[in-house]
Amino acid sequence: MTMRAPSEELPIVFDGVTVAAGPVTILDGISLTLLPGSPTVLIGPNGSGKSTLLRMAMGLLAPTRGRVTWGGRENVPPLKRAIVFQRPAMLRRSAAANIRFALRAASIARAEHARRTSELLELVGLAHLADRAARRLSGGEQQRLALARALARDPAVLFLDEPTASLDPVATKAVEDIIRAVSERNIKVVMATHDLGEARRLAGDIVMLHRGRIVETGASASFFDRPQTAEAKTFLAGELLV
Ligand SMILES: Nc1ncnc2c1ncn2[C@@H]1O[C@H](COP(=O)(O)OP(=O)(O)OP(=O)(O)O)[C@@H](O)[C@H]1O
Repeated sequence: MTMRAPSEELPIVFDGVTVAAGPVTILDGISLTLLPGSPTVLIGPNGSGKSTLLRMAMGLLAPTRGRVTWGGRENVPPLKRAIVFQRPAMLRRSAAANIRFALRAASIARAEHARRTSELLELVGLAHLADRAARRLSGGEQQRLALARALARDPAVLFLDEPTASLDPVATKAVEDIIRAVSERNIKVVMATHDLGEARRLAGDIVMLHRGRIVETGASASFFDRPQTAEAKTFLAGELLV
């Protein structure tokens, strides 16, 4: 994986975006700009709309009202964006073959596959498990393989939905280290978590959601030290935000 030049995918701009499913409003009037730079972390209680926002930013879901643009354009196909879901599905083949599949899907020239596969396995610390059946890997290893697969297309933006939700501290640290390495290579990371410790460790800026609305945004340091809204103060105090 090489250092990326500034991308045409960014900024990603949400302009008055509402998403409704029948009578249920899932996102409500979201205006947000995702800029190049350090990771943007979406936080908020369960059901606040984090996953839905990530899917829209990836381009998997269209707004009911408002619009989303990538580098000033609408309907940009997600060739340079990638997403890792909370419980990624592994193909029934080896770790290396899972990556080769992703390289093929991204139309990477066949001559590149062997080199890219080793590079990606190395990056996520799975080189020694290249031939292991992916479904036999531990939860943490599977999550790292999912990251490698997502990186196969050399994305400019990487969306992560609760990437460490069911992992222990050692596995969590391994995933967080990869996220830092990815971010240092100028890939924009946008991730959802409800782990405040993780948000504090990784975020350059925070977007806090509650009931489908943005309640507060800001640089990570000021958000954690001086939250402005009652909702953010409650959430940071570890009290239940309902
Ligand atoms: N297709 C749908 N139809 C109806 N309701 C939906 C649909 N998709 C999502 N929702 C609801 O929208 C709300 C936001 O969901 P979303 O998954 O985006 O939240 P989240 O913040 O990622 O939550 P979690 O932390 O639990 O993953 C939830 O109440 C969810 O049940």
